[in-house]
Amino acid sequence: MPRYAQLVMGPAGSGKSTYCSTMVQHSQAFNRSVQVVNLDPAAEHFDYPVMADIRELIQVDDVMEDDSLRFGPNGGLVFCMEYFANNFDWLEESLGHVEDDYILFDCPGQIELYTHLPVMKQLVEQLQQWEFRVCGVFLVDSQFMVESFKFISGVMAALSAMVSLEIPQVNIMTKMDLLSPKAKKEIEKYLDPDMYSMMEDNSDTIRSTKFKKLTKAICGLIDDYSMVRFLPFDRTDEEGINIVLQHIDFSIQYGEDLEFKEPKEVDEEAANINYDEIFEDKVSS
Ligand SMILES: Nc1nc2c(ncn2[C@@H]2O[C@H](COP(=O)(O)OP(=O)(O)OP(=O)(O)O)[C@@H](O)[C@H]2O)c(=O)[nH]1
Ligand SMILES: [Mg+2]
Repeated sequence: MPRYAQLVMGPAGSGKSTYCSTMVQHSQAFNRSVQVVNLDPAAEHFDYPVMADIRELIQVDDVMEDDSLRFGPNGGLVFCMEYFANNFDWLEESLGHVEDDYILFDCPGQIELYTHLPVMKQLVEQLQQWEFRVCGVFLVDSQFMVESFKFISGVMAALSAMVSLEIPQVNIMTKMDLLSPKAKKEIEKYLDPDMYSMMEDNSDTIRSTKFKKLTKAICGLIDDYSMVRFLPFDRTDEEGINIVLQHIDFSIQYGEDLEFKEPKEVDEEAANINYDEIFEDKVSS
């Protein structure tokens, strides 16, 4: 039986940890078990229960305080992730082996992890060996995407993760609830990949016509090959969260091999007594 995983990636502050806790709450409401592993060795705040925490293995602060290493925060994080890649047995032990389990991996926000460092690819290969079907979930903050040249940089980041990891990937624009109605309307065109080549940048910030041409050419290329598409994510919109989850589940075929579970047996006698009491109350009042 396969196991299922989402690798939750994206730039710093894009909403990865919030996405994980939103998904846990959403799944609980549907009686579905989703667990989270924190893979950020510098994490300080997250409000979901963790099944495993990389900080038990290694912490950025310890690496930075080490006199022989002398790393800053970014180098320290890369060191921690390489140490993690050399110690996957820690993860194996922490995950155990439960069939059908569904795990979200809350990754760190250093973009170089998804563009050229090998750690995430090694993690994916390891998870696949443990029979996980893995979907990459790449988050980008919608507030940084309202202008076309910023959008292109988000597209490129998502694309490089997609190309380097070679797994199905769902790209998400987070924090949609923070957008003004005008910005929301503006961003709608970025949610439809067929529209990329039609994009015109009206902002005054770009004066260079060459730059505008380049932006348009890249948009056209992405459009022609339908390579990158974004789904909106508003943590307050249950319907929208469900759509995102359906896309991810579909990409890893979650549910296809699930065994039918008998519904919980109802204690009929207890249920009848309750109905009788309610009925009597209604009649006497
Ligand atoms: N309004 C709103 N705020 C959000 C949303 N998602 C995240 N935030 C806020 O954005 C900030 C960063 O969110 P995190 O979930 O910590 O982002 P992250 O990607 O895990 O950050 P790093 O782990 O530091 O890379 C927090 O203050 C969140 O409350 C959202 O959908 N809506
Ligand atoms: Mg985080």
